[in-house]
Amino acid sequence: MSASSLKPVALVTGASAGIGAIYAARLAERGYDLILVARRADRLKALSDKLGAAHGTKVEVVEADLTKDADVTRVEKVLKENSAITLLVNNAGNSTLAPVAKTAEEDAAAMIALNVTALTRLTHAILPAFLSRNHGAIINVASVLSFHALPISAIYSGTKGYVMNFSRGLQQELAETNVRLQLVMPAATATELWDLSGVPLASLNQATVMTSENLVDAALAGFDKGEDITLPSVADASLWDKFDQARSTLFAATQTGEPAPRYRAV
Ligand SMILES: NC(=O)C1=CN([C@@H]2O[C@H](COP(=O)(O)OP(=O)(O)OC[C@H]3O[C@@H](n4cnc5c(N)ncnc54)[C@H](OP(=O)(O)O)[C@@H]3O)[C@@H](O)[C@H]2O)C=CC1
Ligand SMILES: N[C@@H](C=O)C(=O)O
Repeated sequence: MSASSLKPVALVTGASAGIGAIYAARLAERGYDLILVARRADRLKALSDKLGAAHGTKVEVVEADLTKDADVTRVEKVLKENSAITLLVNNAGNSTLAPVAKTAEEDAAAMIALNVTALTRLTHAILPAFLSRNHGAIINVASVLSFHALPISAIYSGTKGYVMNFSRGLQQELAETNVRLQLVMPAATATELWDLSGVPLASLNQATVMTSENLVDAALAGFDKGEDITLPSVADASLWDKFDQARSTLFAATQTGEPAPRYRAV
C-alpha cells in the first residue's frame, strides 16, 4: 500500500481474532485502509477479503510473530516507511494465567516479548513520523489487570501494568502535541484469549464478560470523545479519577528525603 493512498491507514496488531479483528472491521467502516498483523495469515486474508468486499478497504496482510525480533523489525519497517499510517492499534497480546512457579519460562518470556517489548518497539517506530507531522494516534490495549493482580496473573498483570505506566508517561510527553495516545483497559471479554490462557471462558461468570463488539465500540466511543483512558465496562467514571488522585497523592508523599517516623530507631 503506497503513501499516496487516499484513505488514512491504520495498523492493527493481533487482527486475526477477538478484539483486534473487531477493531479492523470498525476502522474499515470508518474509512481506514488497513495493515493487519498477526501470525495466522489465512485468517487475516479472509478478513481482508471480507472488508474489501464490504467497504472497498485496501488491506495489507503482514504475517508476523511479534515475539520474534526479526518479525518485529519487519513491522517496525512498515511503520517507518508508510507515511499514510495515522493510527497504530497495539492490540496483540497473550496471556498465560497460572502461578509464577507453575508458569513455563517460555510462556513468561512470550508474554513479556509480545505485551511489553513489541508494543514498545512499535510505538517507538511510529512516534518520529507522528511527531514530525504533529498528527497521529496510538491505541494501546491494556487490561483492568494493569492495576490489579491475581495469584494467577502476576506476570500478565506485570506486563499490562507496564502498558499502563508506559502509556501514562508517554501521554504526558505528547501533551503539547496533536499526537494522541488512548489507553484502553478492558475487563473480561469473550475471546479466544481465555481458553489459550488456561482459564476457560466458559468458567467465568458470564455476567462479567463483554462481547468484543461491545468492547471495541465502547473503546472507539471513548476515542471519539478524546479520552486518554477508557475503561469500557466501568459505569462510574469518577472511580478512575479517584484512583489516579490517590496514586498522585501517594507519589507526592514519597518526596520527603527522610525515613518515615515509623521506621526511625527509637
Ligand atoms: N479477552 C479479554 O478478556 C481481555 C483482553 N485484553 C487484551 O486485549 C488484547 C486482545 O486480546 P483478545 O482479542 O482477547 O485475544 P485473542 O487471543 O482473541 O487475540 C489475540 C490476537 O493477538 C495475536 N497474537 C497472539 N500472539 C501473537 C504473536 N506472537 N505475534 C503476533 N500476534 C499475536 C493473535 O493472532 P495470531 O494467533 O494469529 O498470531 C490474535 O490476533 C490483548 O492485548 C489482551 O491482553 C485485555 C483485557 C481483557
Ligand atoms: N484477558 C484477561 C486475562 O487474561 C484480562 O486481561 O482480564
